[in-house]
Amino acid sequence: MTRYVHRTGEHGRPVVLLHPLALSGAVWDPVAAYLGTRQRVLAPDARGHGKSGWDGAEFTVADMAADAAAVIEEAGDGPADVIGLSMGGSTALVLAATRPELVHRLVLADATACYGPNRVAEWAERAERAERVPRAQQLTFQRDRWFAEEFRAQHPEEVERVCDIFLATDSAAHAAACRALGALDATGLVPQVRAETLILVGEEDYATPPAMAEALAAGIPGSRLEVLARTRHLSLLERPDLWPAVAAHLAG
Ligand SMILES: O=C(O)CC1=CCC(=O)O1
Repeated sequence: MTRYVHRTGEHGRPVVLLHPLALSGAVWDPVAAYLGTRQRVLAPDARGHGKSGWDGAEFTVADMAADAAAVIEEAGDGPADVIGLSMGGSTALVLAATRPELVHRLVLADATACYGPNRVAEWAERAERAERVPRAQQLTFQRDRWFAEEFRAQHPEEVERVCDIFLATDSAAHAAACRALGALDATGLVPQVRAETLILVGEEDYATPPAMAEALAAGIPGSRLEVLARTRHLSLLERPDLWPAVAAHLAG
């Protein structure tokens, strides 16, 4: 299977950026442009997403974590910093817990170890809709989950950029990723994370609400949690003012 990695920057410790459901590594472009002045940024497309290949077989979050581990190993520079947003955050969590030697500093944004007791049925329904409903008709649902109302009004060009990535995503891969999230229960892995971890969550995030971030913070030794006012689900895109603090966490 081919793996596509968006690359920015040439110097410094690698930082791997793991993207949310039904998007691609391209969603990180503004963040990569910022971090790329300091570090070598690697933003892989998950299986079947963006320009990465996929054999059509079911996959798990652990498989995506193994793919991210391969990106770090191929970079050949020792442990990398890892930033995961939403699905990418769940993937980063599993990676950090199971391959601690590969992860230097960790940022988990709008992420969870487990989507709760009804997760299998809920995500099976999301998977079914991902494949059945034309992508353009899924946009309002996704856009409102991703971005706070104020951000949507003030930054329509950024909202459109992310929506375009969603529209281009393969529906079968989107559905398979939904089932992977439904199957995820990494609760038992949380205390195994050893990397210094910054946890971010939007106060208005109803896809992975603050209680999920609080559970991560309670379980990851020494982690730091920030709950972000007037922010919804794609916090690291909604809040460029956070990027210096993220860079400082990675540099610390
Ligand atoms: O529910 C959504 O669409 C938001 C989301 C959940 C996992 C992810 O990556 O995005």
